[in-house]
Amino acid sequence: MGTALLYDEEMTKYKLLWVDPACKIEVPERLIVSYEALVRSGLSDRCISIPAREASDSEILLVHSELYLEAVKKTPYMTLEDLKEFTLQFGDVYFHPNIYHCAKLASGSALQLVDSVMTGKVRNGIALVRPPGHHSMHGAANGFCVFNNVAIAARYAKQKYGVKRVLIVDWDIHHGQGVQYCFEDDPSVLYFSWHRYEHQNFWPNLRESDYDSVGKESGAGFNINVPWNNVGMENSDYLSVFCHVLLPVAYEFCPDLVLVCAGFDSAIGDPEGEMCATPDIFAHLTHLLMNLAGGKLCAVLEGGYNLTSLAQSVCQTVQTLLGDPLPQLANLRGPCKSAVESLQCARSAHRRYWSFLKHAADPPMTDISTKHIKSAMEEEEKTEMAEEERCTEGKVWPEPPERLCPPVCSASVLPDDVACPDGLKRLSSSKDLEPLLVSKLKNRFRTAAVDGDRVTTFSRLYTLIEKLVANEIRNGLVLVPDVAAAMMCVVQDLTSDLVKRVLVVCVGKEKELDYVTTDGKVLVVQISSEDREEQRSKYYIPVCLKKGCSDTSGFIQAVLGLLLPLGYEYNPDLVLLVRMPGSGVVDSMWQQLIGLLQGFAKGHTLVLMQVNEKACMGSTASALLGHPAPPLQDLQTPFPEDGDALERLRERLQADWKTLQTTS
Ligand SMILES: COCC(O)(O)CCCCCNCCCN
Ligand SMILES: [Zn+2]
Repeated sequence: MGTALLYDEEMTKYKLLWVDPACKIEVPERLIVSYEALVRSGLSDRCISIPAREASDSEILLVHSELYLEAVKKTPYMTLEDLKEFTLQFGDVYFHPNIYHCAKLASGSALQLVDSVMTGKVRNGIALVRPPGHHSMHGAANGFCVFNNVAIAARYAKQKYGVKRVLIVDWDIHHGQGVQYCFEDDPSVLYFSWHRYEHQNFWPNLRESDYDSVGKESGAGFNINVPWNNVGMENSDYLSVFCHVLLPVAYEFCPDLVLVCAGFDSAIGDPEGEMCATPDIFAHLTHLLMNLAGGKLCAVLEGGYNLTSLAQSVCQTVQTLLGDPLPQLANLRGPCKSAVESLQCARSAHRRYWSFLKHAADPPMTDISTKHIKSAMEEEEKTEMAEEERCTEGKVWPEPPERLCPPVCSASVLPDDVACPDGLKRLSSSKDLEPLLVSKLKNRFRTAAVDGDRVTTFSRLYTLIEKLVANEIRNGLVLVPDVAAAMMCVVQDLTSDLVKRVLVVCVGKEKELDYVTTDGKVLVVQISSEDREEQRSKYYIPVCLKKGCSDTSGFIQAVLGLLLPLGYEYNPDLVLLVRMPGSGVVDSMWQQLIGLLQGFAKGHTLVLMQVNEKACMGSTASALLGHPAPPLQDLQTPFPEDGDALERLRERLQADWKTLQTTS
């Protein structure tokens, strides 16, 4: 299924008609440059174009009051003076004779997107709209917003499609207080927002934007705020919050639909955000949400004021929605101190509500929420600082790397008598192995003559790896007689001169896996029921699950809170996913793992399975081909000893691996 794109140039036909420094950044060009970038890059042609429509009164009244709607209805007939007068009652927003029309189109576009996804016409999609929505409230416009597009879409999805649980992820750099107010007592809508806060010194300067606003009454636990108390946050900070706060809760919440308040003022160069995360981060943020809700994801544009980073970020988001390979994120260096404080506070505020956060640490000693009483002097100094010093237009960043789709998505190397799963391209050709390599294999297998078909298998395997590295193939599935031996061979012989860093994810207990590396060329993360305390080193990380890999709750917790951060920091060029026989891993969990691992190494994942497990080939192939993994249904509370062990493991490893840091 495809990706929907909603855009209507009518929504560019309103602008600020008077002088207002607070509003001058919200210009029609924001939408124009975003759409034009999609056209120029050829991405718009690959999307399914869905027409915008006006939201009806009853749809708008899902969130807003009649009084407010009736008032806004009058604005098209107002004189300039009346519009100015009308605007004064709201904050940081402006009206225009055509803005009511555009606001209905913006909300209607979000609803069209929900229809397209919920009816299965498309898998996911994005609506490029203005005016944005997440600040507008029941009876008021605010922060450039007139109707709360995403809040209306959430209520609409529940009413029309009986959606039980909606996850709203707000990566805009401002707090969508309008969304928070709408759903704070509603356990069926989980609202997550990070936002520039600076201890309440940044707009909209609300006490309730802090991490301790967790929701009210039955909605307690379903509102997650992560305040950024410093500017300059980078890719590592964003990924840490996703891995250690949002994703564990999102997987436990198990939404039927994901809505994204896709504001790109959280990107580098934006005058509002003043952050340093690069546009390609949105490729990964989107990817990390795409295996939730069976892939049903609707992104709706919110903010974004640097026309260059906005356009690039929109393209990165759309390219991921289309299923293209992800860019490798360069030099991640772990979250900064302030980010760790914020994520620690958010985790501790929510540990009583989410079993996946149960073992989160106490809040940091310096309770950051009381720091907002900053010395007035300090505040004045900052504002006095010359505008150009603070403004981020001077920022430069590299063009996001090209994300080329290999001609072949998924290849397979199988014994001749095993049928190739649909969609996979069987690799049978292979040039003879270099004599050197054959001799390596011989002494590896310590058999006089490495029997014929083993050499054939390994020569095909070697060819497959060469093609992965050459980006001729994205990923591959290999069935071998002995998966442990094959793993050793791949790691020690077949990749040494082809790949710089191999991430080995070993699922299930191993037989003779006594392979520990120290040079960093290989990072082994092993998830099994075996407790290999003694073996642990920086590059060999055994994760022990008391009940083994069949315990999906423990498994996903280890993947989100340990494997993903490690993988991002290690930044491999190849991922080797080894399924040990008898691992007991549940099929949906196996597919989720394959889906999530595609975020690394441009999607170059090599799956090694034992011939006698060929029954799992179908679901493995489906995941390798990029089909969304099935949701992990009714996750139990992870076993306390596992949750505890994971926290201890993270604490022990965080000296070597910064992205594992969850406490300051
Ligand atoms: C949902 O709208 C997108 C948005 O969150 O970006 C709106 C931000 C309003 C920011 C208003 N303060 C401007 C003060 C001057 N620097
Ligand atoms: Zn914003």
